Amino acid sequence: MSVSLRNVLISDAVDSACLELLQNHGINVTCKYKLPKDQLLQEIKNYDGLIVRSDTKVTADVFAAATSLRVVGRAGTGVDNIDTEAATRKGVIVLNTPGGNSISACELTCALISSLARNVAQACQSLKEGRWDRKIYTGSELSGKTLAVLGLGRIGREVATRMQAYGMKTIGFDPLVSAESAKQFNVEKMELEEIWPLADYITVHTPLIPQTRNLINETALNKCKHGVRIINVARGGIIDEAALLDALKDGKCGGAALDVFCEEPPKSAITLELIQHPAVIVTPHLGASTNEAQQRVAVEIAEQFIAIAANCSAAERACYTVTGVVNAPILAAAMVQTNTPWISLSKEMGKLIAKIIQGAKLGTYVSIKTNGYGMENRKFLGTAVLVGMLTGHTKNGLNLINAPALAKDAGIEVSQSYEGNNEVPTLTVTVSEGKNFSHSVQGTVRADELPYLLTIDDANFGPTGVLLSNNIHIFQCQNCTTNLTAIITQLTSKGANIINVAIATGKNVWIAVRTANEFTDNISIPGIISF
Ligand SMILES: NC(=O)C1=CN([C@@H]2O[C@H](COP(=O)(O)OP(=O)(O)OC[C@H]3O[C@@H](n4cnc5c(N)ncnc54)[C@H](O)[C@@H]3O)[C@@H](O)[C@H]2O)C=CC1
Ligand SMILES: O=C(O)C(=O)COP(=O)(O)O
Repeated sequence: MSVSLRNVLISDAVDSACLELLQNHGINVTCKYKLPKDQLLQEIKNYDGLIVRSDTKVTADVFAAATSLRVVGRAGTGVDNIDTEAATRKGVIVLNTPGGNSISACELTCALISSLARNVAQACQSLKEGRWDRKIYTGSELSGKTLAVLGLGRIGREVATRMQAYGMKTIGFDPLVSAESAKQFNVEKMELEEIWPLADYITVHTPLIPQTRNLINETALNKCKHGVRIINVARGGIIDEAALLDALKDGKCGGAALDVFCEEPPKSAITLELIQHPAVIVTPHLGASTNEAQQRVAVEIAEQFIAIAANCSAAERACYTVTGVVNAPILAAAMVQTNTPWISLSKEMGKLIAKIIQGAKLGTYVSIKTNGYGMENRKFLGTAVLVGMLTGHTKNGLNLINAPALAKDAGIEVSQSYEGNNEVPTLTVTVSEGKNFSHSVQGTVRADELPYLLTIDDANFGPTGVLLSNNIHIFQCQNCTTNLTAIITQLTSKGANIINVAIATGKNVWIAVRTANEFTDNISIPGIISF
């Protein structure tokens, strides 16, 4: 899948490597940083691509105001500043650069852990202010202490392995990482309730999602060791700032290192008090701020834009891959060449079945079945079927990204399944509405990589099937012979150049006529339905 990307706005301080790479591929780039919200809402109308870091908040009203926006790129990891649900509904792709800044975020975390242990920041400040306070800044060794890592993804595991070199015991929690795989990087996986009383240091490396908001809260802090130290280089909001401040005040928490805050730059009284607390060391969201990480994420986001830019040549696009699709798993599948004809088939089948049932009616139930060798991992074809079904029935902007959401809005219920018992790979779409009707179409992609229609309802077009192309015209009638003559006579009299006729007989007779020329005139013959 590719989209038009002619004008791109970069609204945060992304390394100039991004701008250069895009411009070298003929994409116009405008850099406007720190745009006030009302200006962004105006400005966004002029662009089909937007690139941000964490400063720009790409909220639902930005998507509502955007008339031609197709892609939002995050030159970084966390996408909590982008309303990905609003993006999906609008059919806008969200991309990020996972991994591009992991090492930098990890190294800052490790620096903060050791600074906490040895009061580096406080001692530095004291000496700069003219004091020679050796005694009050006595620290503690990291060796032999227990570090709990919450979130064992890219950054969490890098932090764990580096802190093991200091002699720390590493334990951790992540709902998606098994004990066996945690063991491979020497982290003992435990439940949170086991972790709280054991940890000397707790560092968080999860995304900010509903499940991780206030992960470290008053209840958790009360279960921790006296003097526990907390580090957050992930996202403000994962730690309850008010609870942390209280725990610091009564000594339950012995120190905290924070790179990120609930609001950035911080304004609330609680956050400001937290920042000023003598046992707290802070940095202004610097986790990804290294030359190396910024260069990497800038290049990675530009490369992904080029990989999907329809206005770049196929050869240019083929140089790069899309590695960070956040909101549209189908996009990655659609980029694989062998899937392309199947996606075309699915769209054509969706269009045809929508015509047969005269539009995607509210409450329609759609069952999509893939069958045969190689079809087990092609569940994404269901989305392409929905694009076909909804074509012409929804407002503008229908695509592979928002089709499931728009289908849901239209009351269409979708089920998908795979059956492995057929040698020929096929896709079957059945649409039913209670007892009112049930229709189905089945198709395949042949070795020529073209889509073919095999059956409509109980009528079979034979093993060859009918090539589904723009110039195929389908008719339904009760009997074949007289109707076929009437159809051919009328088509020819209206200028259609017929090259092929296929007939499938079941409860009804289905006639598929292929013309050499594009032919859009209505055919009106009593007793014959034309699709
Ligand atoms: N301060 C900074 O400048 C930077 C901050 N970050 C932040 O760090 C976060 C982590 O980044 P990566 O490691 O690259 O992400 P990742 O996606 O590789 O790892 C996140 C891990 O958190 C786990 N997780 C999800 N819910 C959890 C829960 N309830 N409890 C425990 N673990 C849970 C996931 O299963 C996953 O393994 C990002 O989401 C981003 O917000 C990333 C880069 C720079
Ligand atoms: O990549 C991330 O998740 C970060 O937090 C980095 O944010 P930044 O790009 O430095 O504003």
